[in-house]
Amino acid sequence: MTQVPVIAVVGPSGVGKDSVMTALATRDPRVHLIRRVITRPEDAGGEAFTGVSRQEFEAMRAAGAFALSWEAHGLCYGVPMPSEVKQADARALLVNLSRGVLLRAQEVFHPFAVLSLTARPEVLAARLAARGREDAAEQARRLGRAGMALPEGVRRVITVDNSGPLERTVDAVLAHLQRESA
Ligand SMILES: Nc1ncnc2c1ncn2[C@@H]1O[C@H](COP(=O)(O)OP(=O)(O)O)[C@@H](O)[C@H]1O
Ligand SMILES: O=P(O)(O)OC[C@H]1O[C@H](OP(=O)(O)OP(=O)(O)O)[C@H](O)[C@@H]1O
Repeated sequence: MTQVPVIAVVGPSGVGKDSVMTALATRDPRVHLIRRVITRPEDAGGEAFTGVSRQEFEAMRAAGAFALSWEAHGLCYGVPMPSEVKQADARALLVNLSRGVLLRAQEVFHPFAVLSLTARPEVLAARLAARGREDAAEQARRLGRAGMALPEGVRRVITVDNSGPLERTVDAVLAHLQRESA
């Protein structure tokens, strides 16, 4: 059970989930990021995450370390239940989730909302190329998932287009958060 709202940030690869989350936490220190456990080398860049081997991941999952876990892009992802410490003085906890686990997430986290980021297809392609974290084949594969819709039944969704400047997106998200908490 969480007391601070958990906001899942979702959207296609390259849409700007990690960038928007980092920018939000920079703009508002009371917006905290939930650190994920991923079977990806920690020097891969991007978000601050805990990199583990598949064996370590399975042991953590079996030991009940994750409030939520899933597989995607050939990787395993785990999200711990935010600690009381993590929630202290926070106004929101952001976590990068797969669109495929949102129905489970809204049963695990309360309160819970979804920030669904969008961007034009050509923008996604350009950003994945510029990021350069995956090779061209993997970028193409990820672009193939871009149109995946959110599952039916997700209750609170805020949709923001991140095709434009990052700071404008951050302004729009914070305006939504203000309205939600008013
Ligand atoms: N609004 C934006 N304007 C310009 N570049 C952006 C914007 N948002 C993200 N980027 C860039 O696009 C790439 C993908 O962003 P990232 O946050 O890694 O996306 P995701 O986590 O959704 O895959 C990164 O190189 C990032 O710097
Ligand atoms: O099922 P989907 O909604 O398509 O999401 C697939 C995966 O992509 C994201 O991870 P990550 O941020 O590691 O990948 P990305 O940077 O390419 O989005 C997200 O957290 C999922 O783990």
